[in-house]
Amino acid sequence: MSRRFIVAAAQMGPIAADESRASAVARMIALMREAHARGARLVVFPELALTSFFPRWFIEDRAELARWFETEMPSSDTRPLFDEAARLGVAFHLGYAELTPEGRFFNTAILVDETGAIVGKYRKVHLPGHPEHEPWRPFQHLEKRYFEKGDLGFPVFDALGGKLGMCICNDRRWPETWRMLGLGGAELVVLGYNTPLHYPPAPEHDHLQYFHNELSVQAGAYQNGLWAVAVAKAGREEGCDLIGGSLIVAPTGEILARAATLGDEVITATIDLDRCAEIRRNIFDFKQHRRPEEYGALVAPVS
Ligand SMILES: C[C@@H](NC(N)=O)C(=O)O
Repeated sequence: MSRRFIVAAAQMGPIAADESRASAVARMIALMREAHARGARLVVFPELALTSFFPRWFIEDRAELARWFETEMPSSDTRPLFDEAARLGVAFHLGYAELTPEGRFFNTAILVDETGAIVGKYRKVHLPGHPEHEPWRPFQHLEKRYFEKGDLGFPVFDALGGKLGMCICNDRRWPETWRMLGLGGAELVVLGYNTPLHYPPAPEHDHLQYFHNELSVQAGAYQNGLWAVAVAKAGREEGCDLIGGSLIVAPTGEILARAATLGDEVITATIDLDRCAEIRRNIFDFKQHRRPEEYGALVAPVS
């Protein structure tokens, strides 16, 4: 199987609080069809792609909170997306809020292969925001309250003739995420994000949101010699502006495609997994040049 193929980032515009899962899935199917028509073998959707970004609201009632979560995947609402992927023969990545049978809440992403089978799962490790209601903020970011830290590590999966890894939104800002995936052999990392343009604790950095997004993804790709596809849920969602700027990045750190709108938009690029070697056999040849014996502080608990 050729390791050269087209990938698509399927950016999504805002999802209203009262928009149904079925409606979001219908939008995703339209994006998937467009990606397929452009030759894509893999379609990457955003973080929490089925609903509005609910951590912006303080929700006290557990039953009310649970409404935002999926208890099964696929469900009757998401089954049409899996069926369409299998019909078209495209793989996809999807982020959603997961409520397990044991009553645990995670911010989760899955990788679904060309037959519609779930072949990989990741649960977000770096949960941003705050655990308590902070009424001074114009909107909340309560991921630390609503989600448990992911318990699956940073797994890498065999898919599309290569090694695929996943992370979710805030994870992309952490070099440790990319290095763990790189050490696991990932050749392509896919991720979704919901990033508010306004960061209430440091508003002086608001104008840097797009820069920090690109900086993080480009650095992660380059420093580990892998491809990256990063996909936004964008636009003004329930009065909160989310950045767009979905992008596809080469192992050299170069941006090959970038979204131009804040709405539903497909961008594509041809990637070749064999190109990871350009970096991995040279400047970032881990075996030859990495010095883990000097990195003890990286895994020491923060004092
Ligand atoms: C603010 C945070 N959002 C997220 N959904 O993890 C980020 O972009 O890092």
